[in-house]
Amino acid sequence: MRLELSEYTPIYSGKVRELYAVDDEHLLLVASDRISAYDYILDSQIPDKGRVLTAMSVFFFDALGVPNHLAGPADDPRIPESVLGRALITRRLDMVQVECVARGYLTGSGVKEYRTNGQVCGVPLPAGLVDGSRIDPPIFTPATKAAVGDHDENVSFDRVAADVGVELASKLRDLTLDVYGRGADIARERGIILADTKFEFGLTPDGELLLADEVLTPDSSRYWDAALYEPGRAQPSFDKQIVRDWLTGPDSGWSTDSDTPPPALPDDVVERTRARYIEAYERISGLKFSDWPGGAA
Ligand SMILES: Nc1ncnc(-c2cnn(Cc3cccc(F)c3)c2)c1Cl
Repeated sequence: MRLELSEYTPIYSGKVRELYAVDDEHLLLVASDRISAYDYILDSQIPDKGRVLTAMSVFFFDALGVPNHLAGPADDPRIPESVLGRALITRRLDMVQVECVARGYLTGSGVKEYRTNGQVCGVPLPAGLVDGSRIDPPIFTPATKAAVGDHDENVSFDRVAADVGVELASKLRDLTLDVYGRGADIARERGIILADTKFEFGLTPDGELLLADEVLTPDSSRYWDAALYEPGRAQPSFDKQIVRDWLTGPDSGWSTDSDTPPPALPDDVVERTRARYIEAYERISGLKFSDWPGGAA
């Protein structure tokens, strides 16, 4: 008999995820169906988004074989029925306070920083790069976690080394670039560009470094359709562009310079976005989403 979610102690609530204590050594990491756009959490939810992103993390944890925080299967008996398929039992770790970002393409805060001084996080890049340019080999561009509602601050490797020690900083960089590189290779073979990603790591009581949090999901990474890739402009998001285009299009009655929150999404925008998440998962994993636990009872 599964416990109810209310029987676990909530310890953190993020924009689209929650964290609960299961016992002293284990957590329940819950992914919601909430979606954010233009720094707003939208009123509309995307059915099955939480389950798809959970399935993607589990696929990559398994496929990449990196020591990680998972402490049970997707149908672990400790997972409440109400969140089955969009929650995982994990080991409770001492989280390293570094946002470990890998970039294989120049965009977002990276292209902004590059335009000011030709480098990102202290890493010099070739001249003449544009938004969307490939960065090969990929670079480690860490950030410090921002306060709620703020954007993370890009920092140099030397700053990370000063904060956590050069040995741990070097391990974080090497693991980040290795896991991103192999994940991006898997995605690229299936026509999807993983432009960049953010990992979080944690330490076990005996000092083992484990990959934690979510891994290579569209919420922690930028997913682009390789068929539409064209450096020199902002690339369309594989999963969020339908929402972004409707919100900034003529039918929403809203724009990014509105000082009101975005309106609810039409049903067809919700459904097409749900389909994009499922498509990304099925193309990358080669698995059927219908085989994943939980879903319509
Ligand atoms: N294995 C772990 N041990 C200790 N702490 C964490 C941890 C803390 N914070 N986060 C980010 C987050 C993940 C999900 C839902 C949220 F609300 C927030 C993850 C983890 Cl994953």
